[in-house]
Order: sequence, then structure tokens, then C-alpha cells
Amino acid sequence: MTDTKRIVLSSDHTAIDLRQTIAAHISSLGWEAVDIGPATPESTHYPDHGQAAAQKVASGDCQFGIILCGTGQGIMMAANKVKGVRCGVCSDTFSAAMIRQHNDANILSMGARVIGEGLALSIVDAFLSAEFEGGRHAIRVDMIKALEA
Ligand SMILES: O=C(CO)[C@H](O)[C@H](O)COP(=O)(O)O
Repeated sequence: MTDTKRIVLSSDHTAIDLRQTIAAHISSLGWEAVDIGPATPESTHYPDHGQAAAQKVASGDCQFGIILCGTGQGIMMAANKVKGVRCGVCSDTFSAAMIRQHNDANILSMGARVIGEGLALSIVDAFLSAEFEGGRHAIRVDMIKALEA
């Protein structure tokens, strides 16, 4: 058995290189990167990849997910349809920290046609470094969970 925490990564065709760069980055930080592809850049459909990553998180197989499409928006919408997933799109480090601190987000979405590699890695760092603050925010996250019931 290993105590290594796992992060699932998925994308559509717009973000193959960035996804692989992020996978290498999080591995260097000590996380196990569970990269579920796709491996090649043929045109594909982001709902499939959002759902696949979301199910890995919702099942508890992975603690967090990082998903990408052109804008990050479509794949986020698909992931958020899976019960137990709270996913936000981020193009800045402040929002990336806040979706952990206030929203207890478990999936980070980004747009490969929106931000560059350096900013994307900084956003990943901000997301993974932040912790859920609980308190009044837990009341609100519980209200989101109640919407799923
Ligand atoms: O950003 C996206 C969804 O939100 C997709 O990556 C984008 O729509 C794909 O476009 P295309 O098929 O023209 O490459």
C-alpha cells in the first residue's frame, strides 16, 4: 500500500500537451498523476472526458481532478453533473485557492486556449496548496450537496 495521493487528469484534444506538462509537474510534487488521456490530439468530445475524471473523484479513487478543454468551461459543466463533484474553472491563482478554501472544490478546470503553461502550473500550485476552511463555508457547501439529493 502507498499513501501517495492521486490526482486524475483528463482533457479533450485542445490540451494534450498542457495536460501532460501538468501531470509531470504534479508528479514532481509527490502526487500520483492518474492521466486518463486522451493520448493523441484527434478531435474528441469534452463531456466524455469530464465525466470520466469526475467519476474517479466521486468514487474516491482520486482525491482531486484536473481537467482541461479549450476554455475549461464545457468540461467543467460535464464534470459538475456527477454527484459529489465541485469543479470550478480558473484563469488566476486567487480563484484557484478560493475554490479550495471556500467551495471545497475537488476538481480544477482550466482552458488551454485561455492561459499559458506557466500560469497553468501556478494555478495548479495554488489549488493544491490551499485547504478548505470549513466554518460558514461548510454550511454553504452542505447546501450545494443538498441540491444533489
Ligand atoms: O472549449 C471547449 C469546450 O468548452 C472545447 O475544447 C472546444 O469547444 C473544442 O472546439 P473545437 O472542436 O473547435 O476544437
